[in-house]
Amino acid sequence: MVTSSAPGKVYLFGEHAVVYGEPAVPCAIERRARITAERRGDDRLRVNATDLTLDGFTVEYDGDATGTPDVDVAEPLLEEGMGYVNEAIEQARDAADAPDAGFDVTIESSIPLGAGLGSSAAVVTAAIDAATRELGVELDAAEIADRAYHVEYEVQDGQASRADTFCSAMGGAVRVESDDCRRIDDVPNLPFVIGYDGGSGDTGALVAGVRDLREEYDFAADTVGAIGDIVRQGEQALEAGDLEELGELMDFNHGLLSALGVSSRTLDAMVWAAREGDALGAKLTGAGGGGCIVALDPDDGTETALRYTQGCESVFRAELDTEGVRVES
Ligand SMILES: Nc1ncnc2c1ncn2[C@@H]1O[C@H](COP(=O)(O)OP(=O)(O)OP(=O)(O)O)[C@@H](O)[C@H]1O
Ligand SMILES: C[C@@](O)(CCO)CC(=O)[O-]
Ligand SMILES: [Mg+2]
Repeated sequence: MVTSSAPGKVYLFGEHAVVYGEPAVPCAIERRARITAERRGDDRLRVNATDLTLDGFTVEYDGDATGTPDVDVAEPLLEEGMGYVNEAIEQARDAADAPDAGFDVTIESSIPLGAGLGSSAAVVTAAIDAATRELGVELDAAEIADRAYHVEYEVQDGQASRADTFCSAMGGAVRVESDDCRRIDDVPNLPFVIGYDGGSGDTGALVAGVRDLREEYDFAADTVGAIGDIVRQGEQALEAGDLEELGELMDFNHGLLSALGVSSRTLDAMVWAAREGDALGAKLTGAGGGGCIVALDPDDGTETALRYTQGCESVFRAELDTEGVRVES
């Protein structure tokens, strides 16, 4: 039996645009998904994911090696919920050359689902690590990142960047531009405050919405390009440790994401509350549609403002997590 964990993330800049080859800077945060994988005597996969509810079901998933579900839940719903874990286990079987390996998998996570904090990437990354180790194979973080990317790519219908999965596998602040993925060293202390509206967005649908806009209007394509410019400027501000400029660029980045249609009423309300609470800057994080915003604020103002904001369900600070995927003792 092996337990591995991997962190979630916030985007300082660049989500969505990164899907079209612009750079992005996600940062791992100290909230993790923990996956325990135990080899079974047969080729079946049983997943116990108590955080995941589908229309009121708590999912206990029973599938054989080909992933055929054996529970009384409509298959599309189950696919949606279990696709990431299923594909991650497929990657582990492939890496260990053990196509018939069965597992009991347990998922525990402190990352809200579908809320822009990279829960899918953390679950996939930790699952690949735990299941391969259980099969006696140790992959390096770069290979786990690569395999996890292919899982997100498959499950999100061919629309995914390497950003979330690379960040979760490596930890720290990273820079991803197409296939070029690297860690950023010597980042200043980033005082992240997160506001969560309790909701979620559909990553696949939101990415598809931006793709359609980009194809329809040149100015939407230009907006995606402008997000890339913000990221390049933001990298210089990060290197200089200039938190004021980082904040200003985050505000700008939120405006452009909003123009691309991926914000929401509560995300906008939380962003404005953070600004009124004297945050250095604030933006939605991840796919959007609902879920979380991230603000930069070394003082209490943003937390206080968000606590009084209608639609904001919880507020918490997040520290940069310099560790990526790891085996738990
Ligand atoms: N604790 C968990 N247990 C089981 N599955 C999980 C868990 N957390 C996440 N998942 C899987 O990840 C999916 C959510 O991924 P999605 O990409 O939509 O959101 P996210 O990764 O949290 O946000 P974003 O991609 O915007 O950062 C869930 O529907 C589920 O399939
Ligand atoms: C919206 C997106 O850019 C980030 C989701 O966390 C999608 C992706 O990069 O795969
Ligand atoms: Mg995701």
